[in-house]
Amino acid sequence: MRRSAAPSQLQGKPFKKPKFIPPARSNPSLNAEITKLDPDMQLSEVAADNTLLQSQADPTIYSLNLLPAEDSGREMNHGETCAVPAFNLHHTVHSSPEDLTVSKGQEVEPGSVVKYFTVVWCKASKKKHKKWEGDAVLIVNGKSLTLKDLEGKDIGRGTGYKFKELEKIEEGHTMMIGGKEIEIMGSISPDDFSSGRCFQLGGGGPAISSSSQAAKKCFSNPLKSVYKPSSKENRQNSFQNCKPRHDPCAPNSLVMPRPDKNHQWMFNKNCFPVVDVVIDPHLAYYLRPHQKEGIIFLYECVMGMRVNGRCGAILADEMGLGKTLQCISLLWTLQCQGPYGGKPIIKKTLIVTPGSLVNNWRREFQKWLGSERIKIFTVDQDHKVEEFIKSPLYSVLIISYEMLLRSLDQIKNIKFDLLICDEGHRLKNSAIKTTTALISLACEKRIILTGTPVQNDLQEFFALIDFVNPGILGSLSSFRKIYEEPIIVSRQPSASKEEKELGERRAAELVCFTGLFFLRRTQEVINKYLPPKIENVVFCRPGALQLELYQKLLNSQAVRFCLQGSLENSPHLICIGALKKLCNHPCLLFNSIKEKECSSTWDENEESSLYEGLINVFPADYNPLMFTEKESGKLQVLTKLLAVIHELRPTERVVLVSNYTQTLNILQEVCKRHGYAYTRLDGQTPVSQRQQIVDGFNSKYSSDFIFLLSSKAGGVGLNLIGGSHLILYDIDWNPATDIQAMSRVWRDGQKHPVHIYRLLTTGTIEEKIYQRQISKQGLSGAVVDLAKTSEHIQFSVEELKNLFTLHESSHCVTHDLLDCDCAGERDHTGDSLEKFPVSRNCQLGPHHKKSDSLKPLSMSQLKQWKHFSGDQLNLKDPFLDRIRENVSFFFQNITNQNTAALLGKVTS
Ligand SMILES: Nc1ncnc2c1ncn2[C@@H]1O[C@H](COP(=O)(O)OP(=O)(O)OP(=O)(O)O)[C@@H](O)[C@H]1O
Ligand SMILES: [Mg+2]
Repeated sequence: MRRSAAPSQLQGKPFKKPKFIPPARSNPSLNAEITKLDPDMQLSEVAADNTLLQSQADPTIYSLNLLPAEDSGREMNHGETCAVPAFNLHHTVHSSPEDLTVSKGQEVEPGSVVKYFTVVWCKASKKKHKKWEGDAVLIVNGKSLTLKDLEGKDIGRGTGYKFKELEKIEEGHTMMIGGKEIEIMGSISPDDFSSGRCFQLGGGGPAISSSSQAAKKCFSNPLKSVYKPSSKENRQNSFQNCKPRHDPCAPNSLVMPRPDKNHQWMFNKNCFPVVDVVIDPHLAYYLRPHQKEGIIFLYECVMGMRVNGRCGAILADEMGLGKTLQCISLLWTLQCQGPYGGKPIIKKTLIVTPGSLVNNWRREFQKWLGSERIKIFTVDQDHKVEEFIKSPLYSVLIISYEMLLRSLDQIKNIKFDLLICDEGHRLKNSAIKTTTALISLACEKRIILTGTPVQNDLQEFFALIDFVNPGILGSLSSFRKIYEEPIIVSRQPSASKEEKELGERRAAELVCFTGLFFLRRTQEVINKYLPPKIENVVFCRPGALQLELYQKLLNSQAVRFCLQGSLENSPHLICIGALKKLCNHPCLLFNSIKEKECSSTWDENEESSLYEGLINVFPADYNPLMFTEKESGKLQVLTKLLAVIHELRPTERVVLVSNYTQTLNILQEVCKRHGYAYTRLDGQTPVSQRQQIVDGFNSKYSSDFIFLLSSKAGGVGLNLIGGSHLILYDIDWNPATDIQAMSRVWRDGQKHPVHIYRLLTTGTIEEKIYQRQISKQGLSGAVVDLAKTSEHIQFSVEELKNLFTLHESSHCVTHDLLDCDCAGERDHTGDSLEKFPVSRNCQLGPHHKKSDSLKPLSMSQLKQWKHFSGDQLNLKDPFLDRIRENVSFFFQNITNQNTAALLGKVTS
């Protein structure tokens, strides 16, 4: 029987032995292109070249920060480099506990032989000349056969075969399985099966199945915008000017890697001399080492030097590492230089960013390049895209995601050579308009910048990868079967050893491959440039009115209804909202009750059963506008804290964060009452004014003492280094929101030691939310994501019972849960935090060692923080000492060991 037309084998030679072809290179169009360029050059050689490329470069550049789950006993020794595992030709193994063999439901027969084969299949028929319908993978396990298509789906099963028959299986052998006829094409190593590589052998695979335009045309020339065929004369002229723009031999010069022979052969068709691309020394002078590495990484990615013909990258450095400067350096370099004849690589760049950061980008351009070198255009109400189109002056267009949607038609008509999507984790949802709009742009050099972990959800991770390098991971359905499902199954407590190993291998493969164009570094790389950070969790005693109202709320009909068990139509979110308001200040609850009383739906409203009788707890003449600080434990602590900062550090400033506008109103009123100059940024602040407000606060001439910030409205990406004290007045379910806010002040450029205060009301729901943030339960959900709110959280009745319990007698419920031997009675100082592993919820599993400081810390880490009760006398920290009267418990941690010497200054 002859093989006629299995889809994945229509182009290129049919293979006998499977070869490792990473997803990007297994693409028929790539294969065709290479064949066209050099008939003698085989795809496998190109793949080998790419592997080489990978190992040549600086290993640290490949580090992906995909960290182990806390409970994982195993650590794969990935180290810094992540070389693609060598192809293993051993294809027959005896099953043993180590074998990575079967899918769920298949029993491994002791001592039996497990083999894997590539096959072609068609429906069983008596026709002499078969028309093969597709490629598949055959698993022979004992007497059982399983057939999987290249998307990983089971398409046939059979049992009861004779051992003798199965032993004879070899290339060319045909057999029947589950109503399908198959022909064996070759064998596969267990290694190739367990890593998932065998599924990438061409069919149904990358690029072909992706819907995007760019995916269909995946083998692109990263230099094509530059290489217009020139006349001989022009070329000769160019040859004469072929000098590096900056001296590559000057001390501290940063020179980009030269393209290798393969790259030159493919992209330097005009045979221009290869010229060093050198980062402008003006910029190189300021660059931190990790930024230099980052620029080289980005350069290699967009030049197609890492994965042939792919020009996308994701720079996922933690917040504050200077992703903006790295991009500006890249853009400025590519706009002026190139490796072939020195010709520039790009002409126009599009930067898409959240509205509040449009002007931040402008400022950063100005800060690093001044106003003369490069002309940038920012789109706002008064400056439309038309202006950019008409003027030849501008090479960079900066626009918000919202404006992009409105001006999409015009933007599509502009030829951009580089696209940068800042805070690009929003593109993780490929169905939203913003993503489809950006996908529709023809630009192939795409960079996503994000400081938020994106590996926690593999489908979202897939969407981001697919955006920058369309089709590189195949179709979503095959990705799910081959990577996501085994990886998730392997993380379940019930997973078998085989499932665990299979999941780990697939994750390793994915990390390894995506590491070619995904880079994440952690805060630690800039710690040494930053002052110390003193983080405090402050447990504030609730006021008497708060306690009475809290008890009453917990005894309400609405709360009791929530605890009855039926969570459908349960008003638990309303109950949680009311308790959170009460923790911030009773007057907020008072306002809600009054508002509801006035509404026409008061009687039928669930809130009426929650608020019943509450108003009587307030004094008869209660006026929310005349609220007092004493009524709220946290507000009392806050006012004392502001006073002590003002007194002891008169030149320093405070960023005061809440997620609620109404709470910010109260805090603003406190500022007024105490005569503190303040400025405010929340959801209502017009985008055009935001940068001005930020700049004003950061300026050394600013008279503002306090920056009132709604973190949800505009915290992402902001630099608020004018402030060195940050107070989180309320807690969010989502740790990412709080971490984003905290990262605003402890960043490059900060001159003072940074003090962070997280205020929590002792024994209340705020403590529970905090525990949820730091406990495993909090980590296992998809909460580490800015888009997730409490509406996305599923609660069990047990959890609700816990949430709706007040612990009046405890100094700190969180400490009670830590199982700590100090019993909260003494100044307990644990070992250095850095010694303890950080818990992770990355779906990719235990493959990387570096910690990720953006993740909320775990309970066990918290235990290592210094902690003490508020009753303790003589606190060394003068700020804490002043507030301790209203505080039942403190946790404190000081980060940045290398600058801890300054601590004397901090606490003296
Ligand atoms: N090499 C450097 N030297 C001095 N300051 C720097 C350097 N690199 C960056 N900065 C400054 O550090 C601050 C943070 O940089 P940037 O806003 O680019 O961070 P980011 O990585 O984008 O963080 P986020 O994820 O929060 O947006 C900026 O004020 C920037 O100008
Ligand atoms: Mg940024």
